[in-house]
Amino acid sequence: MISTHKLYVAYGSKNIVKDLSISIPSGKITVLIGPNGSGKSTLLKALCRINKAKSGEVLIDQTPLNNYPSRQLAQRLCLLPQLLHSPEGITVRRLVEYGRSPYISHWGVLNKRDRVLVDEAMQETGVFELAEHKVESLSGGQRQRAWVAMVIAQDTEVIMLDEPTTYLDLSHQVELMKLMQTMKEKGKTIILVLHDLNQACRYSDYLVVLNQGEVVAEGSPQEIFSQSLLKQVFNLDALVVSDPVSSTPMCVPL
Ligand SMILES: Nc1ncnc2c1ncn2[C@@H]1O[C@H](COP(=O)(O)OP(=O)(O)OP(=O)(O)O)[C@@H](O)[C@H]1O
Repeated sequence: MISTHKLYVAYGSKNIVKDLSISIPSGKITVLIGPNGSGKSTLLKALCRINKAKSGEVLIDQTPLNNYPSRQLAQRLCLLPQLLHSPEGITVRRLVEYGRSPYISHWGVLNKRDRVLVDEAMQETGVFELAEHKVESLSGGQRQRAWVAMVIAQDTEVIMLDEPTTYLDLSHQVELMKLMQTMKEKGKTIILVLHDLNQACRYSDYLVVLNQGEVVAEGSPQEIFSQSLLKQVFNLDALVVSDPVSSTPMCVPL
């Protein structure tokens, strides 16, 4: 289980994440929501040690993140950040193969299992047909799915994706969220940043609402998602109704 204890993360002298103590439920989908600049990406990066804690700590199974050697950490969790740059000329297959690098001793030497996982990841994300295409030749949505395939191929217990649906059309957004549900059924812990509040409510088991670097609410969408929360956090006047398909809370701006 991944958790934080009185975590502070700062850029320079400015505290971005403040006094944050949360426990992310294992084997579930947790979604971080909050206004622009509320610290969601900063927190995700702290959960995988890209950002260092100023004080407090991040723990995996009660062990401080700092105690894990990098390679071991990369076998347990991975993050797909918002901004992605692939090396020029790289094919989709090669990109997805990078996901296996924490497991192989010499880069480039993949065993049979590595190759199976790479093929499966490309199939699950719908980019198998594009395997030999160059990443830079793909559309934004195809590229995004190729990166997600790399993350799936890494086969970690914890998968973190920062705004993964941004470049995807609605049908591919739904497919990606269903893929996350499949990953959950395989026992993975999923942590996502999403801006679409209705998607967040529909697919999350656990919601964490951030505002100005602090947690203002956490729990299941049914427990915490309300008209007053939307007003308080997003300054949004909206009705909260029941999603006619999933019966989860759904926000309808006024
Ligand atoms: N590398 C950086 N150096 C300095 N300040 C940063 C850096 N990255 C982010 N910030 C600042 O930290 C604050 C939180 O940013 P962060 O990206 O974590 O927010 P967010 O909730 O993910 O926002 P968004 O929804 O817009 O993606 C913002 O004020 C941002 O300007």
